[in-house]
Formats: sequence, C-alpha cells, structure tokens
Amino acid sequence: MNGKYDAFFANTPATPLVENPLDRLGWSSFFAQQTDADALLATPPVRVTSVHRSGLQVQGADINAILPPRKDATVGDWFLYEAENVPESHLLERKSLIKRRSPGKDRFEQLIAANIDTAFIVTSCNADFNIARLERYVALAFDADVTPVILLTKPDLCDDTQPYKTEAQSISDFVAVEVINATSDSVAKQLATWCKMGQTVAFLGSSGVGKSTLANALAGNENIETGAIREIDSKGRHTTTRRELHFVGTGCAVLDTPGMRELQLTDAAAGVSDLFADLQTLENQCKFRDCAHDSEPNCAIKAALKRGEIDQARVTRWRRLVAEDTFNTLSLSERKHKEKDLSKIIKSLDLKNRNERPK
Ligand SMILES: Nc1nc2c(ncn2[C@@H]2O[C@H](COP(=O)(O)OP(=O)(O)OP(=O)(O)O)[C@@H](O)[C@H]2O)c(=O)[nH]1
Ligand SMILES: [Zn+2]
Repeated sequence: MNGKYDAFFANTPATPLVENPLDRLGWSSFFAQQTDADALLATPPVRVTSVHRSGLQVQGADINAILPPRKDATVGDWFLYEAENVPESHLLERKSLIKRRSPGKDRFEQLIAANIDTAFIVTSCNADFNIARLERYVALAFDADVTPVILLTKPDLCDDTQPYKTEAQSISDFVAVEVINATSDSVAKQLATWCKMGQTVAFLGSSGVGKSTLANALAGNENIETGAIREIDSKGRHTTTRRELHFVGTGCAVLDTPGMRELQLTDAAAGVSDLFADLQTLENQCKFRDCAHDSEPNCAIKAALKRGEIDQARVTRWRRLVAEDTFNTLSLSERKHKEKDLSKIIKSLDLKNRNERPK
C-alpha cells in the first residue's frame, strides 16, 4: 500500500466525514492489505450479497453485477472484480467462514457465510433455553472465527432472568451475554457495540426466539422478511429470491441465509477446544493419552472433579461435543474404515480371550 489512496482503502478513521460506499459494505484494512492501491483501481472490490443458482450477486462502490456460479465462494465474500474477464475475479482471503457438512451421504462441505464479524446466539428466557445448545453455537462461532454474543430474549415474559444470565455467562468468560427484549425500542442501542458501520452480523438460534424481531428492530423501517428481490436468471426467467445481506439503519450488514438456520455443530474442533480449553489442559495431565476419565488411574479430570474445581455436567457436555465432532468430521469412507478397524480389534480381542482361556 502506498500513496494518496491509503486512508481511503484502509478505511481508517482519518476520513470520518466522507462515507466510503465500501465501508458500508464491510470493507476493512483486513481486505485492503491483501492488495494495493493500483490493483484496487484496476480491479475494484465487490462483496457477494446473495448467492443464486445463476451466480453470485456482487456489489461494489458503483458496481452491481453477477459473477458466474462457483462453489468456493459464498455470501459475504469479497472479490477483486475483473470487469474485462469477470470469471477471473479474485477471491480475497476471509476473516471468518461458517461452513457445514451436508447431511447427505457424500457429506461435502457447504460454505454458508463468509466474513461475519458477530454471531448473535439468540435464546429466550423460557423452555427454549438449553445450555448444551448454546455451547454448540458458541463452539461453532469460535471455530468460524466469528465473535459470539449470547442474547437472552423475552425477559418481559419471565419472572427472573438472573438464573438464565448466570448460566449463560458460565459458558465462557469471552462471550458477552445480553438480556434483551426484542420487541422494545432499545434493541439498536443495546446492540450498538456490535452493529457499527461496516460490521456484519448474523442471528442464530431456534425458531421463535426472536431473531427476525431483532433483525427488523435493527433495520428500522425496512422489513427484512419482505426484502425479496426479483431478478432475471441465466435463462432469462424472472425469479424471486430473498436477499441475504441486508444493510440496515445502523450501518451494519445483517446476514440472513436459509443455511444459517439449519446450522449444526459439524467439525468445529477448534471451537470446542477454545470453549473447553481448561478441560483440555487438564486432560493433558491424565496419565493415559486416551484417558476416558472414567476408571483410569491418575486421571486429572476426575481429580479436579473430586476437588470441586470443575463441574460434572460441563465435563459431560464437553465429552459429548468431542465425540460428536470426531464422528462428524469423518467421511463416509473413513467411517467404514473405522468400523472395519474396530471389528478387527474386537475379533483379535475375542481371539486373544479364547487363547488365554484355561483349557
Ligand atoms: N414479549 C416478547 N416477545 C418477543 C420477544 N422476542 C420475540 N418475541 C415474539 O416472539 C415471536 C417470534 O419471534 P420471531 O422474531 O419471529 O422469532 P424467530 O427467531 O425469527 O423465528 P423463526 O423465523 O421461526 O426462526 C414474535 O411474535 C415476537 O413478537 C421478546 O423479547 N419479548
Ligand atoms: Zn482422565
């Protein structure tokens, strides 16, 4: 980077009065530093605002275009736009990426959303509240390099929100917890820290907890649910799609994509280790590398439980997430392979047993 465009492209606070259209789209120094001022003029940045079968809808400072479909990009991605040779547009490195494995047999990876800054994990102060589910979402966010923030909605329908808040706060010291009435006037104010200009946020959580209500409160007069757009697909037909990246009143972008709503914890190993770093450190002190923290001697986890330093329920949730994650990460062939290995081991154990049996 050099010269007079530095401040402009790096989105520095040195130019607060002139709103750069790219700022609103979420452009930041993280992306600017992957290129230089000359390249930016030749191939201006564009962001994927929605994904369709016919291609990727992209938006730039004064560009509104469609890139040909490609599997390695998703909503929220940034490209350097090659006007002369559109398919050659260059995909920029991501700040964060949410992906999932498809539930089908082939279990290929689907990219759900890129470059989200904050994931609001929404649950209500009632029967929906489930600490294990919250933990899953937090692990998923950590794994994707997205900052998780827990929002506890419907406080007005609950006698005492404190127990919910205390439990949610016990998940991690690094995750903010906000009690928020989604139907109140103070939503935008309460979420302002995370919804500044140029930020990209998403809402995760079960149906009916208030995600749309919160998103609409941020949007002000705009109604996100009715933000459908009509466009012409590659065969010239009119199609109606939901927009996926909504630029709302506070200046932030709200990402709403169907894939987000179906997220499960899949291969979020890094997130699980972040979330349970203390337990993983303890585990390293167990005598056996494959300690099941069950009946093994010199088990550091059991010792810490006995001393009352850690909580049994949390240990159980951690073990389940690790097991689930290991299984989810396996491909179908690996699973078969593993099954084969397993049956071999069982057979050999049986054999050993038989041979050692007294005649
Ligand atoms: N009293 C009260 N009602 C709320 C609150 N948050 C959401 N609601 C109501 O709960 C209902 C469901 O809210 P939605 O925003 O549609 O929930 P959602 O999470 O978007 O649900 P899906 O679209 O199914 O995923 C609506 O009738 C909201 O008005 C809250 O904090 N207090
Ligand atoms: Zn152990």
